[in-house]
Amino acid sequence: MEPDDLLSLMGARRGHFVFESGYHGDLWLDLDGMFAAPAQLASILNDLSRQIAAVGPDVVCGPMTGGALVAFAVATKLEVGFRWIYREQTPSGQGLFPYRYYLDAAGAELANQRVVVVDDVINAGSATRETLRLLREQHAIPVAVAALLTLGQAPEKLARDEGLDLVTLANAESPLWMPDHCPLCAADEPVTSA
Ligand SMILES: O=P(O)(O)OC[C@H]1O[C@H](OP(=O)(O)OP(=O)(O)O)[C@H](O)[C@@H]1O
Repeated sequence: MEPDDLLSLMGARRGHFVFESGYHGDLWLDLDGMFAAPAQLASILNDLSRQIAAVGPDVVCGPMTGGALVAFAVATKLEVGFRWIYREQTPSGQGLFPYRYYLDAAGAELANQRVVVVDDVINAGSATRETLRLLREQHAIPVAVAALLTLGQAPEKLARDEGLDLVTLANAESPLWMPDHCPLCAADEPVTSA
């Protein structure tokens, strides 16, 4: 699939954005809008499921919200187990990575199970990295990370560093800047409302 087709499905907009992670960037995706019209996702969910099937997972696990929705669809298609993770804001609620992640209380067995981490989009990789950490705590065997779309080079690096396969339908450029190094701030570009 062409990245532009996927970006269009995801309601992509360019501007000057401040993400919840604290990073700045120039690409905004309306992922909630994408999930509002599930029928248009059938074909890409089938494509992703087919590629994930090749890795042979026992369980797929995704971070709430969007990642878990895609993971659930894939698990349904492949008839494998499903887990999800959720996050809570840490007390400061500011700066980079102000979230703590938790595994759901119940679900498919994880110990010694081959698990694919599934997300809708992987950007900086924070949600994926934390999902992998929680899975390993439960003695799961992560075998791949997967997403409908990956942004920039960070997802590939994360998969390589973790020794995992990366399964994705498309990759698009989306720079992430620390606030102090944001060229759009330097150019006095006002922040675009999300
Ligand atoms: O690779 P990362 O930098 O972690 O970014 C990717 C994550 O961001 C999005 O979730 P979001 O934080 O928007 O939460 P939501 O799905 O609840 O909207 C997306 O669904 C991924 O889970």
